Amino acid sequence: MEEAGYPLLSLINSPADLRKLPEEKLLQVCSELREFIIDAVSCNPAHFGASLGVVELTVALHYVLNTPVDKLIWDVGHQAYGHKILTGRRDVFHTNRKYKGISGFPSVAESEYDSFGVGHSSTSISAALGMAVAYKEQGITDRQVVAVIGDGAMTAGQAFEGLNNLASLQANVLVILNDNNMAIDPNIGGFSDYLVDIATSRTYNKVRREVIKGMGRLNIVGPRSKEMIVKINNSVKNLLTRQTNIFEGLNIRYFGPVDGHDVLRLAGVLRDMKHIPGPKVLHVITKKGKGFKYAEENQTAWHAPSGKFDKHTGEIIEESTSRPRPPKFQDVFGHTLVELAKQNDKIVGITPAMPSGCSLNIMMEVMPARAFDVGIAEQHAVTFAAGLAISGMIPFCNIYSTFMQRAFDQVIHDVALQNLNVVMCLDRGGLVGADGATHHGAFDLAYFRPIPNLTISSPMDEVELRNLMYTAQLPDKGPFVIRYPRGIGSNEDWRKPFAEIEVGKGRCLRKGKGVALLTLGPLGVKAARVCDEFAASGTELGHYDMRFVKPLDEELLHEVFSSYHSVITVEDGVVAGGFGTAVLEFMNEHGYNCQLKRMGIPDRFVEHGTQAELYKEVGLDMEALRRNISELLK
Ligand SMILES: Cc1ncc(C[n+]2csc(CCOP(=O)(O)OP(=O)(O)O)c2C)c(N)n1
Ligand SMILES: CC(=O)[C@@H](O)[C@H](O)COP(=O)(O)O
Ligand SMILES: [Mg+2]
Repeated sequence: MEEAGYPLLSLINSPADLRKLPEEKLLQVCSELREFIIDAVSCNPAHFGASLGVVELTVALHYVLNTPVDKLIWDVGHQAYGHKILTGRRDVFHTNRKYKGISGFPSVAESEYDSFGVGHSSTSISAALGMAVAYKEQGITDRQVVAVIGDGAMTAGQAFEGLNNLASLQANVLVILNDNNMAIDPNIGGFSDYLVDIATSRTYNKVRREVIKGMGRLNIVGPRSKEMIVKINNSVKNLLTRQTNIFEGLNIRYFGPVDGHDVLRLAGVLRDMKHIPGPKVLHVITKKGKGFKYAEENQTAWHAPSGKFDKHTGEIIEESTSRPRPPKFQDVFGHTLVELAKQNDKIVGITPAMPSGCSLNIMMEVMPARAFDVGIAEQHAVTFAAGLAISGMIPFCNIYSTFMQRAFDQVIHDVALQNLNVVMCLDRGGLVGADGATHHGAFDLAYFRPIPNLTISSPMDEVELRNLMYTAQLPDKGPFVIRYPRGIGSNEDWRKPFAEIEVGKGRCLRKGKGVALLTLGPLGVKAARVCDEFAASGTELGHYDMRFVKPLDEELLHEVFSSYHSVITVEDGVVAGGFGTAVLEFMNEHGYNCQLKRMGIPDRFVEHGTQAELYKEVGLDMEALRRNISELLK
């Protein structure tokens, strides 16, 4: 990218440089920053619309606050590209989300300006409150703590828990509610409606008009009338906001709504607010995708465009492939759920704010009354599903593996303990790629395995996904986890007739001698290819697609441990406590004396990159399989 295209931005290497500029220059900074983000994301696909929407807010915040002494916490962090670019990372921004490059989210390891690590939503108010209280305890009084939270993130329970505690502690925290009336998909729910309501101030404006009209009729508008109207007006406003504004009702001062694209106004308001102690909310209205026509018009698609794009036409530049590609796992889920729901009217679908991400939008389109987007509310989604199941429905609750971490207790307490037939589809199992450490679905197999009553499965391909979904909705199946990865599978011909899979039964893909591979999930496809290679050079390996972590197919395991001297387990989850560990426990318990090699994600956080780069890094690629097999064959 040409620095020449950003004459002013290229002079800003830290917020201190920004603060030296006269205020009127902020308009140019915003315009160049927006252009820079568009240029960068057009050739390095990433999150997009959210950062464009907060360009002015970002500039105003860094202009007015004394960052990094003052603390700025971006909720989720997918909107923080402008923040990164202004805080010394402009020159490396082309490495955003790339292997060994900078992270797509704020990260304390990356910059002193990133006050708190984020990626999962709705943590900012709690973190800001913790910081403000810590400073107070330590007698530090000269520091502003600011949380920027979106209207979508505001729908989550944790955001309300933070507000509730903020109200009682009356700490010095500014919460900026960045309201663009969108999550990834349209933001829904009572709170979202409420924000629209206070942003347009229907009630307040109506009463205000009535009062002024009434005063005219009573002829009280005389000398000093202007002053009096203002006074009455203010007291009506106070009364109404106190009664109708949720934040004021909590004893948190509410300011706004203000135009989030007026950088000069924002800077002025923020400057004033610095002098107001205690908890306060500034309600800022922005447009997601602001300044890029295509993103403004189709905000969901441009939340994170699916590829590089032409910034003039908005056209996504697709990678050319010579042969048809298999579908994404998420789409197989979406279409299959509709097929099943047509056959079984008890089936409903649930997503916590990821309808297009998990493809529940397919069902929402075809049978809207039976598909629920419940907002960013994973805990609620699971207990809501439990309520549906206990009352006779069969909910398919689809949650990204990483976000399901939030609902661990609900799975135990509300679903498993009551042995309810909730089907929990965990999308994005395994390493997800560019989102990195906050988003990998690495822990699910290990964190679910100790929970009684759960069936835990992972399909090797799309056909198995369909058949597991079919099986899970059959009578008396109890809580059923089906966990699958981000991206495309291996099977173009996936729309096969449904077949029940016996719970806890794996399948033998090939018999061999010496070494057997036990795979769980999609890595089985790579393992099958490696087995073909060995077979081509005369070595027959055993390969078993185990399908279930729980219950384990003990019959098959007895057969394997009595037939091979070495066994390799392969999974795209953490080794500690996962599938391989379950097999190890089985082997020890039954006194088998085989060599066992467990391949999985190691005990450390894995960063970002392409899925291929990351699987190679952690030793879960075909090369690592070949190496381990050869070692054991010696
Ligand atoms: C716990 C959790 N659930 C889901 C997500 C996925 N997610 C990322 S951004 C987003 C929408 C956030 O909406 P909002 O806070 O309004 O930000 P905007 O994109 O509109 O700026 C969602 C659902 C997440 N990051 N964390
Ligand atoms: C910021 C966030 O949490 C989401 O936007 C996430 O990056 C979506 O991931 P997928 O691209 O896998 O749907
Ligand atoms: Mg939003």
